[in-house]
Amino acid sequence: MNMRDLSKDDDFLSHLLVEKLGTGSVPLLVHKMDSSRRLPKVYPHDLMEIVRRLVVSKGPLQHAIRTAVDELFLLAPIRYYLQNYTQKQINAFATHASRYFELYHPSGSIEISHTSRYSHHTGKSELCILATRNLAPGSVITELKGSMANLTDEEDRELKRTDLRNSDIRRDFSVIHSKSMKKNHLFLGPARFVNHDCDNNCELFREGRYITFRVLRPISIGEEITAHYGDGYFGRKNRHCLCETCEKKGRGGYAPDHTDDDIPSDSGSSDSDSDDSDSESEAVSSVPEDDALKRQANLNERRTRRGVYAVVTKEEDHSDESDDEDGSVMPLAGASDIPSPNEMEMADATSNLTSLPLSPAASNCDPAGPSRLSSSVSELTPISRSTSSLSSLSSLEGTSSAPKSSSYQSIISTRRQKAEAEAAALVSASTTLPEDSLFSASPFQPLTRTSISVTPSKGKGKQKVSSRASSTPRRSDHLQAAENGKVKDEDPRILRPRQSTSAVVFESTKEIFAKPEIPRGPDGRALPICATCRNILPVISVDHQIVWGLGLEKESRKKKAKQECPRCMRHCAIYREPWPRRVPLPGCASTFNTTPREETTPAEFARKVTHKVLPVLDRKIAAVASSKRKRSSEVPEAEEEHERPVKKSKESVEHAVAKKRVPIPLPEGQKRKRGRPRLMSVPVTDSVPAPTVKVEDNEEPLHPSGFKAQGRRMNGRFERTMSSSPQKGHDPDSLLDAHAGRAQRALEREKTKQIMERELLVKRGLSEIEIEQITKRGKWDDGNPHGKELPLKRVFPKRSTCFRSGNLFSRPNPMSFAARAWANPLVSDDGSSEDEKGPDTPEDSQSPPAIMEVELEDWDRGPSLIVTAPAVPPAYKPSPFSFARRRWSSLSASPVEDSRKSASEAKTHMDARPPLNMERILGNNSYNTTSTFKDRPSPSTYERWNLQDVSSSEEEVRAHYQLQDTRPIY
Ligand SMILES: C[S@@+](CC[C@H](N)C(=O)[O-])C[C@H]1O[C@@H](n2cnc3c(N)ncnc32)[C@H](O)[C@@H]1O
Repeated sequence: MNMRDLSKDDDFLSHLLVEKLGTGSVPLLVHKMDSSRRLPKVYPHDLMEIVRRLVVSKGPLQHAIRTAVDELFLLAPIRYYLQNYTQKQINAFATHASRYFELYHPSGSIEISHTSRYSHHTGKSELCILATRNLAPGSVITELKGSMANLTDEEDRELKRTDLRNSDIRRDFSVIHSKSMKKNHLFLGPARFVNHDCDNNCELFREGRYITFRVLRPISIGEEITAHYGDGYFGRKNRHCLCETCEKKGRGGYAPDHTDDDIPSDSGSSDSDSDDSDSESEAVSSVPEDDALKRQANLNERRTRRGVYAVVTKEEDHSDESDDEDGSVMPLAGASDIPSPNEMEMADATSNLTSLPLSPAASNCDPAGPSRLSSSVSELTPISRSTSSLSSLSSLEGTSSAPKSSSYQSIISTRRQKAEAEAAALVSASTTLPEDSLFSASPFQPLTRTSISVTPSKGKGKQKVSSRASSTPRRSDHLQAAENGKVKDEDPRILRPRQSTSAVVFESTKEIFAKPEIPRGPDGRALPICATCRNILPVISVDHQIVWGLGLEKESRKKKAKQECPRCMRHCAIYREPWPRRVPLPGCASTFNTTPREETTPAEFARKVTHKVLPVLDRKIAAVASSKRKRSSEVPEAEEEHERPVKKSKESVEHAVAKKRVPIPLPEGQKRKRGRPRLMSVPVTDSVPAPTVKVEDNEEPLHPSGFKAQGRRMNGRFERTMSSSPQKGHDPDSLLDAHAGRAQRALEREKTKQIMERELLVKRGLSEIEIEQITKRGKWDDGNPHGKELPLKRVFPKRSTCFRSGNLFSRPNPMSFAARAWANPLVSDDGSSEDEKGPDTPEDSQSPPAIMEVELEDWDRGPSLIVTAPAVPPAYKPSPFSFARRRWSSLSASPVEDSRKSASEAKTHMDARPPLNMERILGNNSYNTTSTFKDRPSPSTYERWNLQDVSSSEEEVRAHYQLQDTRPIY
């Protein structure tokens, strides 16, 4: 893997996991990538979802990060990107990704944000690292990791060439230079976004396998993490440095006598300039001043040299010999190519740093949540830089206090004016630049906004003082200046104002928030501030194009009051908590609600989403989706059912109970965290709309008094109820209405049966009178005031189930057979209506309709076994033997048994065929004892089908993601 690939990976990841995590169209962090690199498009939403799941995951940090990486690898564009990668390269990519993900974990203490400090030179908003909690000296910012990759000689040369030729390409690299080897190393990972400050608050050091950072002096929330690149990094004596310290002290790029002329063209050769970076003497000797002076820069192209970040001595530098995960990336795993303190102004990495205790300051004072910062103040002693830093800090404090605020004017603006319109009226704007002009004219001018940050007014003691030496101007400066009758001067850069808050000073922060001082521009107009962090809203530009923040002053007051800065927007989108909080306050329920990877049920929110769970989750999602589809397709049917009587099913009962339970209302805008919505049992008021219930509402229950009063027969079936007896004066109409659907169906069935019977009798050659006589017997005309035809009783065979027992084929006693058959009209003791009105028994529901839904055209399929014999008893009473013979002969009218049967009888036999729709379900199996239960899918078969469905959906998911291909190996 070459330098470009490595850098490309890192850029891609920072692009994905830093810039892309924007909100809507707002480019939260604008770090322009090399446009020549074509990278697959990843949807920010997908990334955001992964990060959000990471944020809420309850498991150990490493597990959460691994899950996030796994999920990242499931994204199609990422798979596409990695398609030609070897497993090693994939692993390296995963390692890089994990470093970026780690930043978002609630236990983290930093965030990557944008800075426009250098924008007036570069035309771009660069990135920086900000503290999200107060950091105590000695703390190790464990998540701020970096690694180094070796460069081949050719790559090194190429880097130098591109450094000279193409600033865009060069910009994509951050390198650490080995002084002795005169060789660059690629610096990768989030650590590369640490900017330089001459009074740095952190130092680079090695901890185990990684380069990381240790806090040198107290850092407040929102303050930028800075390191020291070297004394000669930005030219001799860093005279082109644009850090805040230089700004405050009026030196470096802010020196009154500073001219653009002596700005080196961004250190054409990284190493030549970097050679001077260790110590001033070395720097002077290694970088001839003349050389630097000779490099005249186009102002717009001028860049401070990027990336030459540290210099490694020969003794220390074994990086080329060391191995790393992928053979080319060296994550400094025990690497010794970290510069020594004396050469690199870096701490001597000691192994005991890895087991440093938690920073008390960090752990006890941060509203952002639990910290995993390591800290040890005692470990500060060996840090050469720290001593100087701290000493310089105290001197700095003396010089950078309030009265100095007047010297805290941007010299850069003067330089800009010199470069662009020296003679223009804007010259005076170096101190009082009218706001309007700042947002017009040159592409740089709109970047101008007063930079004022908030500092707690009290309660910080020393910390307050020391934090004043941090890299950005603070609001207290502004306030003090205001007290002195001066408003802080305009700074034609977008300085990212910081807010210093902590748990300790949270109250005071609230106080500040309670009575906010509205920062004003030189023209007296209020500058737009972030509704959350109260910092002045930045103006973000990419390639000299303002992409965010313009015209906010002109917004309505209401809108302005709600406007957040991009950083706070992103923070809220990720954590669902106002910046800088990453976890809910103790005692407060989190309003966080992760969005699942796909649509899932609320219950699934409650579960921890791990990479192991994902396939299961997917399967469930698929199952839910398919059942939803099914349900939606069944809607018309359900509506149809409205007309039918519906049994009070368990489900509907549950539904009725659920009706009485309403979700606890949440405050507006809040979302319940996870899991099922909590329900409370409260009486449903009229105002609460009752959930739509299928049919029960206006339907009389089948047995309002329940089944208790209803007797049972020996066989377990229900006795006829009194209420159901029409003889007792009950209006059958009302009964029929009450059970309209069911009774209707029964009537229809019986009617069909009668018609068929009639046809049968006609075909048998009976006269109309005979038929009439026969059918009359079947009529339930006694005591029926409406003369309605009530269902005929099925008499023979009593139930279709008897076929299963084999009784039919065992040829019973003809006498008893005939007696049973004839008994119908005569022995109808229990009233034929009972079956229709009584409760459904399982038997009932299982019984196929006797004679119904027979479609004549279906007859041509040939006869099949009779399921139900004609319910109409014979009009005459033949001898039991002949009757039985006739019956048996008709029953045996299968093609096998009786080929002599007449076609008409065969048609009758077809009556017993299952309805067509049933056939469709069963395939064209006749509904007979042999085929039905052989071919009909058993419940277990259905289960199998379902399982197959599920597994196929899982397969689909697997196929979709090609899971096995690009899994990182940890
Ligand atoms: C290692 S990178 C730091 C991250 C960088 N801001 C980015 O967005 O990639 C070093 C680059 O940051 C900028 N930079 C950092 N500190 C600076 C300083 N004190 N003065 C001028 N430029 C600085 C320069 O452009 C430099 O090349």
